[in-house]
Order: sequence, then C-alpha cells, then structure tokens
Amino acid sequence: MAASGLPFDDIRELIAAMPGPDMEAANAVRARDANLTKPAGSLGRMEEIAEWLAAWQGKGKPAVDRPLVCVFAGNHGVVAQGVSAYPQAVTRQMLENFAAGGAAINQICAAYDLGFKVFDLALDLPTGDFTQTDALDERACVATMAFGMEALVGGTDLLCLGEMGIGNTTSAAAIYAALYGGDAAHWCGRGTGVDDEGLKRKVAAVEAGLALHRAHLKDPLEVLRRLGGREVAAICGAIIAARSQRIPVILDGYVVTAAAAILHAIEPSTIDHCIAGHLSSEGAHADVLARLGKVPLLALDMRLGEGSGAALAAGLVKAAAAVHSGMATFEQAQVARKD
Ligand SMILES: O=C(O)c1ccc[n+]([C@@H]2O[C@H](COP(=O)([O-])O)[C@@H](O)[C@H]2O)c1
Ligand SMILES: Cc1cc2nc[nH]c2cc1C
Repeated sequence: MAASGLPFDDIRELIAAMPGPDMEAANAVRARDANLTKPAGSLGRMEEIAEWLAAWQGKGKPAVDRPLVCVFAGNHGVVAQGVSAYPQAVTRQMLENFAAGGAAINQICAAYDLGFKVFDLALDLPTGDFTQTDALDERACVATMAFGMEALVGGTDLLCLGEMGIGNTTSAAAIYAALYGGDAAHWCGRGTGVDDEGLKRKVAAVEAGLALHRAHLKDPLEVLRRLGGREVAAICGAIIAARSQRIPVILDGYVVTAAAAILHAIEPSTIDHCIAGHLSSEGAHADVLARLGKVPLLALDMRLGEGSGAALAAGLVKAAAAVHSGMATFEQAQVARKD
C-alpha cells in the first residue's frame, strides 16, 4: 500500500498504468493469417482469437502452453436472507470435491490439459450481509484484490477465471443493479435453482441492499466492497495483474463477469484483454455482456460457475493458437492462391 494514498487509490493507480495491446504483434498475426492455406476469413472468430492472443501476450507468435484455471471461493453473509437453494456449507464441500478431482471443472481441465488452482478466501469468515451492513471494509477489499493479483505468481499464458460461493449470484445481481440501474428482478436469476419464494427473497435482498447503500454506489469500488464478495474482489485483482503481466483472460459466467463489470465501470479499456468464455443462462448475463461489448464464445445453457464455461472456451483458444502457428502457408504447401 503506498504511503501516499488510500487503498482504493492504489487500485486506481494500477489501472491507470495498465499496458495497451501490442498492435505490432496483432499485425504480424494478421499478415501471416493471409498466407495460411485457407480462404481468407474462413476461420471466422478463430482468426480474431489468434490476433487477440498476440495483442495481449505481446508476441507475434501467440502460444498457449501453460493455460490455467483459477477458481476463487468465498462465503456470503447474504445467504442468511434465504437466497440460495443450497446451504453455505456447500462452498467448502465443493472445495474438497475440487481437491479430490470430483467436480465438473476437474474433468474439463483434464480433457483440455488445463492447469487448475483453487483459492479459499477466508471461507470461515463470510462477508457481511449486504442487506444489513457493508460486505467488506476497504482494507479487506483491497487485501483480497491483492491476493487475487498474487494468484498468478506461478505463471501462465492464458488465464481462465472461475468462482465458487453459495449466495454469490445474489451479490452479482446487486452489483449489476447498482452499476446499471433497473429493477432488481431483472438482475436476479435462479442461481443454483431457487424456487419462486426463494427468487422473491433474492429480489427483496437486492432491493434492500440498494436502499441501504444507495448514497455510496457511484464509485464502482464502493459497489464492490459494499455488495460484492471476496471471490469477486480477488477476480478483479487477477484481471488487473493479468493485464500487467501480458496474460489474456477468459471470463466465466454471471459472477465472474460482475468483477469485469466493476473494472469496466472504472475504465472500459481495463477489460480489453478479457473475452467472454460463454453465455450463462443465469439472469441477465446476455444484457451484461452486451453492455461490456463482449460476444461470448460459447452458449451451452450452462449456469454452473467454477470456471466451467471459461475452461471449455479455453479449448477453442488453445486450438486457435495451434491452428495459427501450425498451419502451412500457400507457399510451403504449394497450394495455388485465389485467381
Ligand atoms: O457463473 C454462473 O453463471 C453461475 C450461475 C448460477 C450459479 N452459479 C454457481 O452457483 C453458486 C451460486 O448460486 P446461488 O444460487 O447460491 O447464488 C456459485 O457457486 C456459482 O459458482 C454460477
Ligand atoms: C453442487 C454445487 C456445485 C457448484 N459449483 C459451482 N457452484 C456450485 C453450487 C453447487 C450447489
């Protein structure tokens, strides 16, 4: 923490210092792509992905050799309002399942050869219930963002972000309602599968949170600490650190995108190195992605979380890098060019 300022000011300084895209690298990919043995443009968005990788890796030859899925887990005070279909204990139980290799994300990582790390963010210390108080104080919020930054220390060349936290779709809904306005009900989906009564409690919790914190919601970092969770704060940190270390990022679903939305609200270009892995069937994910200017790679009617949509998209991103770097040119393969 700089001696000069408040913790949140340090975050704003980091954001202001983020590097931009390497256009030379992106142009090198575009030039090589024009010589590969395929009709121009025939690989569609796969071509864009190769350019995007190059621009944010800062390499004319993009490569995905060490892809990593990071799942951040936190617990939420707002579950006291009866907003989830599952008990809070499931957050820890699923971490044990991740460690044992029994979750969906374990199998996706195995299928696509992705590294996998899980971070327990003080699970025994749920955030404050945002209908009654702040979810986090400023120090805890910044410390958790810093923890998310540190998560990348082992190194990776493609980061998939995921989360686990019973109750966190209510927190995400509150964040979106604070950032974008509109009815609380628009931002609330069924999460893990709440019934009609549970959905009503969820909408009421978001409305209560907005009413309580209304005077402080102009600053996106205040939205994060008052309504967010530890996993969302850590994901904000990981997105920032990835940018500084030239690591492209794949976002997962409704909850991970809430972290991206916070950063986008501070400065839209902050998430230029991020792509949307998939369109979640939760709540208003399509609306959020449209506001962020992101077109999801996949739309599989998934709403699992735990990084599953990002990890599935990583398979495509890996393929895009391999296709670009491994294909022969017209000259090499002695294939005739277009007349
Ligand atoms: O990422 C999504 O789009 C998503 C949509 C619905 C549920 N989830 C997962 O389900 C949990 C939160 O659901 P809930 O109902 O407890 O708020 C949390 O562990 C998330 O990973 C995730
Ligand atoms: C079983 C279960 C698995 C999950 N993975 C991500 N969120 C989850 C929520 C539940 C309830």
